Amino acid sequence: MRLLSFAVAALAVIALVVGQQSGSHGILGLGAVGLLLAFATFRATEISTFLKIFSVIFAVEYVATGAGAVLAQVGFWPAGWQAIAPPASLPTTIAVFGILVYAISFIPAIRRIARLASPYFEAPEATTAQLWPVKPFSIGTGRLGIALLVFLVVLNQIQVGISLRLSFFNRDFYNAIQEKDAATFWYQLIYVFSVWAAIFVISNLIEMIANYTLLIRWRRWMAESFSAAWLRNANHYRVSLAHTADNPDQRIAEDTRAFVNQTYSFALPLLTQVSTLVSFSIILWSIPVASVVPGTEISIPGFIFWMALIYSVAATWIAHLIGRPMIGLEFEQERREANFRYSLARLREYSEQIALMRGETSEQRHLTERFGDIVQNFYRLVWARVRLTTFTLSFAQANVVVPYILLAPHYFSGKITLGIMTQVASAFDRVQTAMSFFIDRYQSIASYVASINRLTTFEAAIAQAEAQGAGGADAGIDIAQKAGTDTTIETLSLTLPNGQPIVNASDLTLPAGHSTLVVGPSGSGKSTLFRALAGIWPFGKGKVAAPAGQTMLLLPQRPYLPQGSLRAVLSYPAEPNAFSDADIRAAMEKVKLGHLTDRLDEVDLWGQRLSGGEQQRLAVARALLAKPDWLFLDEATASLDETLENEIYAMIRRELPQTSIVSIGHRSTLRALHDGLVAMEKNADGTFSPKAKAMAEAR
Ligand SMILES: Nc1ncnc2c1ncn2[C@@H]1O[C@H](COP(=O)(O)OP(=O)(O)OP(=O)(O)O)[C@@H](O)[C@H]1O
Repeated sequence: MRLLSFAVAALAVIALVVGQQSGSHGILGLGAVGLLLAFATFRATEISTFLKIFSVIFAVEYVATGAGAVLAQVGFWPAGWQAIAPPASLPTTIAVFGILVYAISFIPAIRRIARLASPYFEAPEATTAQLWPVKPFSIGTGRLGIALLVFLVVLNQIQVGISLRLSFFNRDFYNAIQEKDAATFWYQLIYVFSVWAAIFVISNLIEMIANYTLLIRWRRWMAESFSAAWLRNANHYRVSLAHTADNPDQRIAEDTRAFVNQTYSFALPLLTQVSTLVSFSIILWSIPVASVVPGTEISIPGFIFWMALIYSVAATWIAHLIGRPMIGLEFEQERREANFRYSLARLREYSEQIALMRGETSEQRHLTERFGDIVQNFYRLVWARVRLTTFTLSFAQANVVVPYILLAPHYFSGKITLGIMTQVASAFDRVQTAMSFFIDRYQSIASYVASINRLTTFEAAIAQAEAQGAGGADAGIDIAQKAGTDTTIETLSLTLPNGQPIVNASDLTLPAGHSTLVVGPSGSGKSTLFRALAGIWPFGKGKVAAPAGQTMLLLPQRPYLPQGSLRAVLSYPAEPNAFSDADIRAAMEKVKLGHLTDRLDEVDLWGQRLSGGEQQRLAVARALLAKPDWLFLDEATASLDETLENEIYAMIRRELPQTSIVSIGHRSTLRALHDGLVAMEKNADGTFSPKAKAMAEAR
């Protein structure tokens, strides 16, 4: 980057010297803007990777086209290539882009976009790329992303060049018609138009493939990195506890897609539009229609250009005023749509409970209300869209005739040809289309802003959850891995998410190799204590000494049964093939699920097929397979009858003799199945404290 900035500076200085000696204002301007670009490129080392890519592209293009322009000026440009000698305006324009990239890197909204976009282009991990006819090869993920982006930016600029070339075809073609010059007419059609049109079509197809490849790769990387961060270290649980980011599913699935697509469809077309604006403005500027200020002799250079500019700026401004309310309305629409989807998803999840309670009428009412919210905002949005469309459509119609109205006097007085008139009309149209880029995009700007907000808040929520997790910077509860085998709570005070204290514990040891039963009133914080020991509860402070290098498994009252085969459900969280068939079948027999051993490879919604008791026994089978050092059972057998519960407990002790067991349970029969007892005792301040009790005392 630094080297590149020196190259830019060197060329700028040469251009200044050449411009000075030859008296060319164009080359002088090229040098002056080049010095600014050299500074921007030098400083661009500090900007985010995403913007840096554009910075480098423009700096390289400036050096290449600028060198060409200087060579052409001093007469070193090959005589045969005069037709394609770059005019000084080209590198000057490119330099302006380069400076603009650096300048916009200070705008907070752009910073947020670039910060979200950059990590993909920095990703070091290897990926396989396929580029026909080359064999698949391995390349860094970020490098491939950069290569695709650079390719697309350059291709887009080439396409602007092609349409510029076609506009000259337009001029010559219509002139040939006007002059009834059949030879030129056919020559233009066959040798100019068809060649360039074919190149245009092919380049668009190549662009399409490269574009889709970049977008899907970028989105996959983003969705994977968001879900990895969300899942890491039980962050997803703390995010949901803290209510800092609603609908994470929408953020990972929808918002990453919207962000990637929109970032691309803003950055590249914006670049194309600006290039179009500049290149076609040059055509407008050079139109030989002198216009004088009425009543004076003063002629206005580039009259048509100024008219197009004033006309477009005014139209953009009016459209902005009319369209502005749409941003807020689009944002609101997205939120209401997400709420409706969420209600439907919950209905599906709790289908059985709702059916049993005959809750359908209430659900229907709720859904109608949610959809009513969507409709209500939708009408507002429709009116806003109608207002904006009234303006944009009328504006588009006016554009067809406005340039002709401006040029008609010059054409009829014979100052310009028909070819020039049509070329100017199309250039005028291009310039105003480029100018109204933002007018046409109000709707997408709104949803883009919404996605950026959702992704940034999601990122912040994950970072907060990560910091609060075990071992994190803001973790109040220190779970230190110590030598020894017992788990000791030195001090521990747990609170609810709103800060209300619920549990205070100190000097409590859960001895290794024993089975301990935790009892206490409903709501006294037993499950919360377990969550804290598992390192997922973030609210509170204290110190726990846990035996180093030991495994732990916690079975909740309602086990989680993932989608998939019964084998996968039993092996969870290990891989489906982690255990042998014999081991799985034996574990199933031990928990009295022998009747299911033939259905191991059957894929079903097991969470809805199996009874509550069967699901709990299945979870116990998982423990038998995983053989953890510590097994926490949070009312994990509460759905079984007492006899079966006794049998299952006896079996766990027999099968996992090395495992230390800590259970929560309400049934008095459980006491006989454990060696130790901890009771939750109520304190004067309303909190509960777990206290070790002698078993005899409790019985
Ligand atoms: N995420 C949460 N947000 C707010 N309050 C919570 C949350 N989780 C638990 N609580 C509250 O904390 C208290 C303790 O809950 P916990 O589930 O730990 O009790 P418990 O002793 O296991 O109860 P039970 O025996 O009924 O299962 C309850 O009053 C509960 O409402």
